[in-house]
Amino acid sequence: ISLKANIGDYQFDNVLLNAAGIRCATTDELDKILDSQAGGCVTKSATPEPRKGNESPRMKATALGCINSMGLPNHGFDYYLKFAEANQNKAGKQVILSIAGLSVDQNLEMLKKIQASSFDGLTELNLSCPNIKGESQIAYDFEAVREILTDTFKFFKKQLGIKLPPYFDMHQFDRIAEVLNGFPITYVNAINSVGNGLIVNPETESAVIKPKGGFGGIGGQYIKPTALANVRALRLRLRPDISIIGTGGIRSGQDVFEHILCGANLVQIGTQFGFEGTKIFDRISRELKEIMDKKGYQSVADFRGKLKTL
Ligand SMILES: C=Cc1c(C(=O)O)[nH]c(=O)[nH]c1=O
Repeated sequence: ISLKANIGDYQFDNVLLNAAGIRCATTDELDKILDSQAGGCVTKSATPEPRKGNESPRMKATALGCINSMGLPNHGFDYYLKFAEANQNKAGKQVILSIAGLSVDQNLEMLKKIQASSFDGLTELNLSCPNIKGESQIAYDFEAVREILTDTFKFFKKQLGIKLPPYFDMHQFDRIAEVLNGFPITYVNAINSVGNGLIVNPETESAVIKPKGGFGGIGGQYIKPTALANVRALRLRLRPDISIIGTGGIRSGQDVFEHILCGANLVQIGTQFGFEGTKIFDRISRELKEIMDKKGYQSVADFRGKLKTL
């Protein structure tokens, strides 16, 4: 039974990856992921300069997942580009370089540096960070997405993925797919955390994180139905050559199976990876293989996108 998959010309020995932002901000953390059963690693989304991020407490775990308003703490773009250049072309293990500029110019500046660099792997353009004070998630402004991709593909010739926020309306699925189908993107990653949720502690009668009055991105079990719907809706609308990474609510082999059934080529694990560390990749690989064995599937291609309807 094989858990191998590919995105464009990039081979992954395993469909499982970490999600950007979780235990992936330092080279030590990234090396640990590459040394695990994961099919590769994604770097913490980078800004041009290092950032401290929002004030703590800025992340809180709950029984069903987590809330975060990290505020893009990271070591700066050059740190992650250096790591990506040094760790690319490991057979079957891909480094995905994630960027999240605070403005169009910052994104274009980083993409220009990637284009000029020796990094020839996948870049993930994060248009969905919900936690920058005063900023909204770019990908909720469809014309802004069209503009940034028009500017990008005037010079960017390498392979680009787009990290999307969750959408909640059929016309939004239609609109974002119509925009993305106009560009030579390699994949979309659906979804980022569900933005601006609020977790309350009834004992202390207080929010549980400090930034933005307690509003933050929600991850974990709370968001799997929304993640699956976004993977499915985009699969049904995007050009067949655009791959999909499914992210959101993955805790088990069954959750991975569901994401792939909805159309995911690869999956990323955030919240639960944060709780369990890299041993999660062994556990979930085992669970997924058990499910595939029981159902008589040899490879993930046997059931990818084959969700039935009633
Ligand atoms: C890139 C910033 C993000 C952050 C963050 O650094 O606050 N949290 C998320 O849940 N998603 C993001 O995309």
